[in-house]
Amino acid sequence: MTTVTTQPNRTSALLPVSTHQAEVAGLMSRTEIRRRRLEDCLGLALAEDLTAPVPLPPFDNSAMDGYAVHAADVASATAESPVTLPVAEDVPAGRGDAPALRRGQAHRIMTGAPLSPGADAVIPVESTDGGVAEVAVFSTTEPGRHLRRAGEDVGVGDTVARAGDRLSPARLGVAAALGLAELPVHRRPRVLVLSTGSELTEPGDALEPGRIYESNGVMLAAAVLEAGGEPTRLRVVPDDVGEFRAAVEPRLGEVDLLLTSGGVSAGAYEVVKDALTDQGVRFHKIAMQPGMPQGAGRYRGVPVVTLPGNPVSALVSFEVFVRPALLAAAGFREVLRPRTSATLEGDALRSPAGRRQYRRGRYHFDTGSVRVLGAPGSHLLSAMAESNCLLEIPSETTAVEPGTQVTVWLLDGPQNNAVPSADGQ
Ligand SMILES: Nc1nc2c(c(=O)[nH]1)N[C@H]1C(S)=C(S)[C@@H](COP(=O)(O)OP(=O)(O)OC[C@H]3O[C@@H](n4cnc5c(N)ncnc54)[C@H](O)[C@@H]3O)O[C@H]1N2
Ligand code: MOO
Repeated sequence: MTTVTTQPNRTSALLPVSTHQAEVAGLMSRTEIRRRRLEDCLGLALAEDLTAPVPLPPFDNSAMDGYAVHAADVASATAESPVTLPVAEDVPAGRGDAPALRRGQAHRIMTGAPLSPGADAVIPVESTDGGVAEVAVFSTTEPGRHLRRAGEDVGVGDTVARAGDRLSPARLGVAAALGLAELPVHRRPRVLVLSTGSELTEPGDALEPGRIYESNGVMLAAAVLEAGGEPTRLRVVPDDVGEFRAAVEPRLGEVDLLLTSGGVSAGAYEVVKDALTDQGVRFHKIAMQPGMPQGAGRYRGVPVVTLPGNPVSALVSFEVFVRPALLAAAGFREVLRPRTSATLEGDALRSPAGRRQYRRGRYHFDTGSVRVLGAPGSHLLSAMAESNCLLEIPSETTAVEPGTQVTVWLLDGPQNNAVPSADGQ
């Protein structure tokens, strides 16, 4: 086993969170732009502003199944004394050659069909006898009623989406409605996700004494995917520098980022630190809890971020350092989680002096309050799994009392608010 042990540096000061954030943010550059078919664009960042080549709707059309009329021709219509008009044309959706509507006539028209020239209103079929040769109209109307005007949704040249917007189902729908088959998007940054630790066993395999199941790999790969990246998970690497290098080096040419977890603190078998120190990666202690030991840099020219192994530390560090950098590299304009101020419920919080603390919690969208879930320990992953937010406690704050305001990062929307709070509400 080739393990080099880095001596702990007892005197090093803790670096501010913002310093490491800037270091990680500066590692990756924006991926290149490609044109991709709409069906392959969901969740990607649009690379250029999208302006409309045509109006939407493209032409005046009917909003209802019924009859196109001149409103003035049915001005006296009532249920008791209907106005009867000859039906001169049938205009289903898709018919583009309907002649002009003459005064005193009606055209039977369907929803979405082009409005016959001259018509100024549509009477819904429910306000008529539904006649085919002639139609009895039971109610009056006014010009413009039940019509959809060309361009009232989008005008030619309007900007319908901006560079850096996430392509949602609705944005893809707009692009398709404008007749676009492809969009310019940024490629997902490719991220190699590697967990280290001789104690780790792949889920599904039998667990031997002293060993635990590997959870960071699948968790971080999922987080990468959610942050616009394309993850590839390597099998766990034991605490052996030779094995680490052998696993990583053949893959470096394929990726935009190497993301490791574990092996970066102060012990005797810190494989990531041992393999990458003096190889372009710098290791620091950050003024943060959890997530104190961190590393970042370039190995053989490839950006590397090394997260601590404790699962909560790994995921919180991902949120604080990696997610914004990855979203920026993937081309997104918005890279930060939504933040808000919430009223702390439950017990007072204690936070270490000189370290920014991130606690896990549940934000209640209806009341604007937040309750902490779980203790600070960075092995307490199930509380994080129940959480929908992080509470950010500034480094100079050592206590937060219930009823006072605290900053929260929203990790999830109210639609996933189904987990009950501690008091059963
Ligand atoms: N003497 C010191 N000890 C520790 C320090 C320190 O400053 N001085 N820092 C502590 C802090 S804070 C953290 S966080 C951890 C980080 O340690 P490493 O990044 O070196 O991670 P490991 O030692 O490899 O693992 C820590 C912990 O997490 C478990 N782990 C690791 N990888 C996974 C995985 N993929 N799936 C599930 N669990 C994993 C591992 O078994 C350990 O229990 O160091 C403290 N120690
Ligand atoms: O910083 Mo460690 O991440 O507290 O557990």
